[in-house]
Amino acid sequence: MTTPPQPAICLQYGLGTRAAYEAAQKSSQASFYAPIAVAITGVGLVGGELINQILALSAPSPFRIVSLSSSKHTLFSPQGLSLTPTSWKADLLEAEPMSPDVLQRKLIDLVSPNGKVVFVDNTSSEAVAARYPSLLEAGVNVITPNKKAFSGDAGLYDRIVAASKKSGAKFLNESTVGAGLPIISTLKDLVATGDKVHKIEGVFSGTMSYIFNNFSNGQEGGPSFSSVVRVAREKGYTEPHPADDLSGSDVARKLAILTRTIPSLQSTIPLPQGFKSVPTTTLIPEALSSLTSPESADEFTNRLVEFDSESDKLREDALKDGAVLRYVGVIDVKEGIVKADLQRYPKDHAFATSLGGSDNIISFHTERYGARPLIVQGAGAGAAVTAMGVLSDLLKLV
Ligand SMILES: NC(=O)C1=CN([C@@H]2O[C@H](COP(=O)(O)OP(=O)(O)OC[C@H]3O[C@@H](n4cnc5c(N)ncnc54)[C@H](OP(=O)(O)O)[C@@H]3O)[C@@H](O)[C@H]2O)C=CC1
Ligand SMILES: N[C@@H](CC=O)C(=O)O
Ligand code: NA
Repeated sequence: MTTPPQPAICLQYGLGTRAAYEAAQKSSQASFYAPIAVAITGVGLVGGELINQILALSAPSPFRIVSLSSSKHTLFSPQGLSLTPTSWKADLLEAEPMSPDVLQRKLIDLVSPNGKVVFVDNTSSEAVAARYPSLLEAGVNVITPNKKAFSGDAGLYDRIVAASKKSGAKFLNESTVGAGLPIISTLKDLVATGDKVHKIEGVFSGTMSYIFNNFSNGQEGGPSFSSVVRVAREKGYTEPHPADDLSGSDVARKLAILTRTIPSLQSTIPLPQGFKSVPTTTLIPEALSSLTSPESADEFTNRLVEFDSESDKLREDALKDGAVLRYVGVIDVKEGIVKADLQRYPKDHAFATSLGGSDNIISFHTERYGARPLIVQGAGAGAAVTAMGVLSDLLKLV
């Protein structure tokens, strides 16, 4: 019996993981490398873009897409679906429903010593997130931009970590913070190499960044708050319900995720209830605070116009002090503080001058990056960059 190639055999090519995979595919041992089975749940903005990015990878693809699921339909084929960028939507619409339990069992059946399986969750659903521990425990890797599982109660998060440790299946969530920007991987690398994090701070929301870069740009007047929220939503920056952005919850979730990514940070700043433990400033007018159901997203967005005069006053007051408004997040490890807040910055501050579009900017102040922080900046929302972060996580499994 021939022994399947071990990772060291790939390394001897002196190539990156994808190149090593391709080399092994071409070698006589290719049969041991079944393309990774990818199950995609959630085919909205990010999910749809991810499918197209996977289909655009050059051959031989390290992946075969075995399932596509919306909330109503599922396509499944253990050998890999035959998909094209122009036809998959119609194919999915014609597919029969499949219960998530049945899909989960089918995916678990595909796990084998030479066959990796990965569940990609592109929804913002808590119910889908609640499946991660059982998937991981059965050896199915989980990759997701969905923040729910990592930023809620400690219980689910602890079960995810325990299940992953037990089976060795990985969970990767780069796109949950800063979309495709290397934020989680940077933090992990800093800590894994022995650096000590003192403070992480910055603009963590693409939506809030877009809103305030345009609404509060240091000039007199400007567009109304409600109009810039509407455009942010049209551009695909907001959560499915924009209230999740304007409440500050999305930023609080990202702060919880970063804090939990590093066990030593968790011990300094415990967040037992996840993002709900993070002191957070909401921008939602009291009168709209009940419009939180998925069906009320349009009404919520439409009614923001009723409160534009209050936002105008905030902008004017800041401008009188020579300042702009920016929504920021801070994890101050030394002080034991974590918070999400709307703050004023002088018009010549980097947050006022260097941000555009949906840019995130995140500074890591560490022992090694002491005098000058390590800064990551770039688009922090939008389908293309978010799907890219998910795909880069997928490539880490190859
Ligand atoms: N957009 C962005 O810039 C970023 C998004 N993210 C995260 O990515 C995720 C997706 O965001 P986005 O694509 O913008 O949102 P969308 O609303 O466009 O897509 C979400 C999709 O999930 C589907 N869905 C919901 N529940 C289920 C379910 N139980 N099973 C299968 N499908 C389901 C919905 O479709 P239907 O109900 O019709 O089936 C919908 O199409 C979210 O978690 C978001 O926080 C992260 C970083 C950036
Ligand atoms: N709504 C979020 C999307 C990415 O996480 C944001 O605006 O940052
Ligand atoms: Na990221």
